[in-house]
Amino acid sequence: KQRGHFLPRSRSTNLSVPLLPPGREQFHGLGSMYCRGAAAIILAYDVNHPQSLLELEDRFLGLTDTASKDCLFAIVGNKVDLTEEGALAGQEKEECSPDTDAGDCVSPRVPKQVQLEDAVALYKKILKYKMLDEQDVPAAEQMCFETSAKTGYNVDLLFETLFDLVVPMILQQRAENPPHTVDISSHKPPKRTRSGCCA
Ligand SMILES: Nc1nc2c(ncn2[C@@H]2O[C@H](COP(=O)(O)OP(=O)(O)OP(=O)(O)O)[C@@H](O)[C@H]2O)c(=O)[nH]1
Repeated sequence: KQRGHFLPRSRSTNLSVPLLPPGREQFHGLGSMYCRGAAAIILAYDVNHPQSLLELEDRFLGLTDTASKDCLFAIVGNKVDLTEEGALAGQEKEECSPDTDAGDCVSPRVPKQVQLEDAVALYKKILKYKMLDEQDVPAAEQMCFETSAKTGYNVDLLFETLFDLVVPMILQQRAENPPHTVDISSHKPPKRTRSGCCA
């Protein structure tokens, strides 16, 4: 199983959004292939594992070199439902107790190990790495999210934010550089001459 998660390439916009997780080493080589020409990349870490944030920088950032030059980056701290802070944000079901149905319980919550400010700091490092000016790109606070894939917390917000930013960019690029295509439906076959050669 390929552990990276990718939105399907949309036929109308030719948009793909690679979601790079702290996945297994064996799939590492595929990353740069999936990032080629990407308009937006989601770098996902686990809010309960600081190492997963560090790995985004150490192992995954280099894979984004093949992305488009004005590619957007979103940094996403997932599994927030497992944290105490997630509970304050109204996340998830009660912890397990002897009276709780097994299917209804979750692991005991723990304090969040990675803070949003750490993700903001990584976002700023990425801008430096890509030699982008902070004023030319969306603010770090807009592009760093905490989500729960399990409960859906902030997942719509993440994708809606990205699409709202990316789709106008793509439309503008198309208007500036219309694709070089040939309309074959209006093509007339060449007349045949007596000798059988084309005129
Ligand atoms: N509680 C919780 N579990 C999650 C969440 N997202 C994924 N998981 C679980 O985490 C495990 C790994 O999920 P994957 O989708 O394989 O993600 P991954 O990035 O490859 O995984 P790891 O790096 O191993 O965490 C699975 O058991 C998922 O069900 C989440 O938001 N909350």
